[in-house]
Amino acid sequence: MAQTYLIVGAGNMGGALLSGWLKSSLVNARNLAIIDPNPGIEAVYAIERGAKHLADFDGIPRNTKTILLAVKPQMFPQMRRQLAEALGEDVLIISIMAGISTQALKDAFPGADIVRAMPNTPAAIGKGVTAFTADPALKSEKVEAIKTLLGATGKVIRIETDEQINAVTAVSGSGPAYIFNLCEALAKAAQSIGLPPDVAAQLARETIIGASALLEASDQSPTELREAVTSPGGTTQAALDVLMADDGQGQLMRRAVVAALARAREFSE
Ligand SMILES: NC(=O)C1=CN([C@@H]2O[C@H](COP(=O)(O)OP(=O)(O)OC[C@H]3O[C@@H](n4cnc5c(N)ncnc54)[C@H](O)[C@@H]3O)[C@@H](O)[C@H]2O)C=CC1
Ligand SMILES: O=C(O)[C@@H]1CCC=N1
Repeated sequence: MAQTYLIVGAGNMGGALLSGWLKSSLVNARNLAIIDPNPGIEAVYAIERGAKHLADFDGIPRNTKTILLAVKPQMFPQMRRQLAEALGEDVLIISIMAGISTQALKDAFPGADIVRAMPNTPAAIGKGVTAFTADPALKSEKVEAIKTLLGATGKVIRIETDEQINAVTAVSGSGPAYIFNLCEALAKAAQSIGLPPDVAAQLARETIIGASALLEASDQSPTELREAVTSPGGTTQAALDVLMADDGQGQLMRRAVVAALARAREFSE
């Protein structure tokens, strides 16, 4: 009998992962169970196609072997005991909750294989990047199965330490928001120098889309691509003198990721 995959919390990220699993046929909707009082659109789609929508942990099928934890980290303390009691043996827990450490997961689910992973929202269109950490002693077949599951939504990178997952969270987990904010800032700046709001928004958006697509398609590094835009003594150089100054974007980005890292660590406490 095929195993059941359980998703606890099927909102933005849980939904993106479950959608990737279904689209890549790694999981059949009939082998999926979802616990979420207010499931997102992807989960509703899966439920319409046969996934079980469970009201509580008591209904978890006995053959549940893989559990994706995708609720907000603040929810975890109040559900961990009940969930652990409802699970059988030999289960794999994949947690994408920001800041909840591998040790906290091990304490909650003794005996389970624990994977702590950090995806990002481009996962929703198969363009995510997910870093994960797992017990170094985990058998290679299990690691490959985990990579396949996480790889259904984009690229996968295995990293060594639990603490590095907090750093990943600050960089690629939260990172899409930094880029969307850059888009907002560019549009606002465009308006401030006289462009109509709709034109400003369109130019900012298409610039980010175009630059990202070029970065993906090109063999050149971001530095080389930047240099290709920058004529010596030209307009780009004038802007980069501001952005690359000591108190410019580099410094601002460092402060941003340090703040995100600190927040992730607070969740671990
Ligand atoms: N949104 C993002 O960019 C990323 C989020 N994460 C992590 O993913 C997790 C989920 O985040 P999002 O998907 O953004 O949040 P979300 O709010 O979209 O999804 C959370 C889901 O949990 C459900 N939920 C609430 N109480 C529940 C309960 N008692 N039992 C089961 N489900 C319950 C909600 O109805 C909701 O659908 C968080 O731990 C976050 O740290 C990780 C990487 C990126
Ligand atoms: O903002 C958050 O806490 C989550 C983790 C990474 C992206 N969103």
